[in-house]
Amino acid sequence: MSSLMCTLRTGGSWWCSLSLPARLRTPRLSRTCSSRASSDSHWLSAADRDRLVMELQATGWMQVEDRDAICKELHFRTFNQAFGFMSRVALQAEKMNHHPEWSNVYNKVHITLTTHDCGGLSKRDIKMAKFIDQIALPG
Ligand SMILES: C[C@H](O)[C@H](O)[C@H]1CNC2=NC(N)=NC(=O)C2=N1
Repeated sequence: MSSLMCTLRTGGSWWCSLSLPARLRTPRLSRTCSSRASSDSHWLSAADRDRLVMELQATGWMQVEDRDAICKELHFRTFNQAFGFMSRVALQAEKMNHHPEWSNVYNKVHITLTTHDCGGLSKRDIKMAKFIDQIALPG
């Protein structure tokens, strides 16, 4: 959410600052991708990003405030089920060379996805989110 803050400075002049959501603050074209693990093929256009994130929001993913990232909390019946899920995601992360930021408390797993080399969401995050939904959602 953007917010405008103004302060009256000595001498009677106003100083205003506008804070924008992270994804608007880093114009896509100005972002640099390190050559290590990200190539242009992983880039998402703004339109594709918004469409794909909206689709993922339907299965419980949320946009992280102040970061170009998505997150989700998953609940399992037992710790063993949660840990087994994490093991499968870990193998997929190694296979994709794309790793989640995550934490586990008993039967709950909180996951955040973003592409560190690009400083924001890429196709890899979408692919990983869909994999996570595929193995975590019932049916
Ligand atoms: C050197 C290694 O290939 C890179 O650091 C990979 C590893 N896993 C990664 N995971 C995520 N989420 N973002 C990255 O940019 C990333 N880069």
